[in-house]
Amino acid sequence: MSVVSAQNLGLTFPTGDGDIVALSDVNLTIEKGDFVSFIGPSGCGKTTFLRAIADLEKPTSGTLTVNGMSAEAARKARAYGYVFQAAALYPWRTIEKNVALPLEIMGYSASEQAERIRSTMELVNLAGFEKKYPWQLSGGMQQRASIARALAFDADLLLMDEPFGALDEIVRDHLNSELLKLWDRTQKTICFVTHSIPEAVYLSTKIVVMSPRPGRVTDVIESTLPRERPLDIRETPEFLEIAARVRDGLRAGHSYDEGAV
Ligand SMILES: Nc1ncnc2c1ncn2[C@@H]1O[C@H](COP(=O)(O)OP(=O)(O)OP(=O)(O)O)[C@@H](O)[C@H]1O
Repeated sequence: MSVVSAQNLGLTFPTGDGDIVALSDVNLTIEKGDFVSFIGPSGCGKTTFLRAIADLEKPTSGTLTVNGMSAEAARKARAYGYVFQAAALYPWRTIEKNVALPLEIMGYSASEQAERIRSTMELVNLAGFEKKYPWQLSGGMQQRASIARALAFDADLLLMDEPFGALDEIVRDHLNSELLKLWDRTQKTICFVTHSIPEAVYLSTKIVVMSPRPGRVTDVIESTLPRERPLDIRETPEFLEIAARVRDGLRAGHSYDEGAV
């Protein structure tokens, strides 16, 4: 059973200035354990697709299933954890209280909460920072805390919307390799939005290249890189070849706009 299956998926936003077609005829299958990156220029519908999986937006045409059920049923079954662009931690809660929030909402007992906080904080290498407040942590650590919060209730699917976009390159490199290790250890399925070609190629088993107006999938690249990926894999011919194919896909999407004012 696929984790995500989209067939002829379309999503249109009605606005005062007319309809905005955010997604058009999207066909995509995501299997268990895949690490899928979505890459494409601003406005091509990456976030909208993630939000549709999360049942935060309703598709206007086609079909979408998550874990074999409707996105709504999957949301109610707590199928996914969601990591936003900004860490979105509550400043008045300590890190452990932020991580505990979904567990509180779901009614976990105090002892279960404590155990899950301990294991997820360890998973994202934040053990020892439980009692700190978000403002006492660096941007990279805050983003790790928001990943811990998304992992706390152990959903099999992790939706990540450009989680490292605001971080400098060194921190981002570090978090990228940590995320790969976490993915390997937990066997989760990850959907990851990014603007960065190297990030997409480094992380993914599958790269979905999208283009705007309307948001379409222009290429789906199955990575040939091994699961184990040291950072210097980015210098290898195989890596550069995949990156070139992503770039070609992005260029092809852009030429679609040529002539448009
Ligand atoms: N709630 C909304 N109402 C109207 N239009 C919307 C809404 N949400 C998104 N859009 C439009 O839908 C299109 C796709 O937006 P989306 O945020 O999915 O793009 P994106 O690829 O994630 O962009 P970015 O890389 O800038 O985050 C854009 O044209 C956007 O303006």
